Amino acid sequence: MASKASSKKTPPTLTVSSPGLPPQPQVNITHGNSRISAVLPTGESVEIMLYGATILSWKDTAGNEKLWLSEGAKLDGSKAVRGGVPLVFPVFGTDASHTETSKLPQHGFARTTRWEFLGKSTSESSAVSSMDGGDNSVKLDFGLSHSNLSAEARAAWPYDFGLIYSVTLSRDGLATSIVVRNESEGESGKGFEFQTLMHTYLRVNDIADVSVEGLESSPYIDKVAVKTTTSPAEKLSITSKTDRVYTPAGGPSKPVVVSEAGKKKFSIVRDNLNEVVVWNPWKDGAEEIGDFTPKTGFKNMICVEAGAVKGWQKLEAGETWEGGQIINC
Ligand SMILES: O=P(O)(O)OC[C@H]1O[C@H](O)[C@H](O)[C@@H](O)[C@@H]1O
Repeated sequence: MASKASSKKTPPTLTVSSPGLPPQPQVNITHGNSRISAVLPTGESVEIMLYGATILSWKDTAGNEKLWLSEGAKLDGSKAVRGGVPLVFPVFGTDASHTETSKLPQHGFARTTRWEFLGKSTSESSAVSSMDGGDNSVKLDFGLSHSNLSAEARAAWPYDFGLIYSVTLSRDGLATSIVVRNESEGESGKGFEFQTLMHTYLRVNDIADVSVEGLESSPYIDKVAVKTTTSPAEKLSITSKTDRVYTPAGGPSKPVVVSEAGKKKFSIVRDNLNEVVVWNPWKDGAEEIGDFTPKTGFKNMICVEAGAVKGWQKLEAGETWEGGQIINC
């Protein structure tokens, strides 16, 4: 607002130096066009590698890292990234009995293919957001289609598909969503089946102090004990190698909350992703994974992975499916 002109001898006071624009999120393309980073005016940041559209880092306003990334993770596009948020598509694990995906590597090709950066969009700047630091969210879109795949992956999964993966950084959280489209058309169009999952490695200080709420009294597949069972009514603590596929009884909109020493650290709400995989390789598992370093790193991570991985999502020619998660701190 402009200051009212003063009369007589009172010296003028400058109340507005320049109208200016409210601060905007900064988006940069770095590492020889292979990574995208975004920083909000308030300091929160995210970094994504085009290889796999893998989120490598997510930091809060104070610069605290929220994701666990192995020190031994390969970041040169030679291997799926060990840590951050790799994206699983079109198969979770491997499934020899599912003919369509049986030739694909573990967790499919999305995490090992270079995606295209489609661009950014920022939230509308309101009077309130400009007062407290400008636009308060930025959305980064990434695309992958049949034509981006290696000849090998194309041969192993010969379907005409399009994926749009969106990563939205806001002041209080990180949202990821995926749109899957069957791009084939008409009578010659082929339907396909897929699974997908956001393989989120959350960073914790000490797994011994971690509890997970929201998975109580829910059916799950225990991949360690190799059995299907139902969880107890209590919160989950991790005390040994854990690899479970839960279908939370409360449904996707009931938050899965990761707490440390009794304090809420992450809250995950899902949309159209009915399963939650909880994974920690523990000491022996970490020893067996070459790019998992330091080997004591299992104490500092827990994977809580939102996905659609039980059964298959089927898309006929021209059809679209969408799912996503929002992680709040
Ligand atoms: O080693 P990766 O292929 O990245 O898989 C890492 C882990 O992913 C998921 O959490 C699966 O449930 C685990 O069985 C698997 O070990």
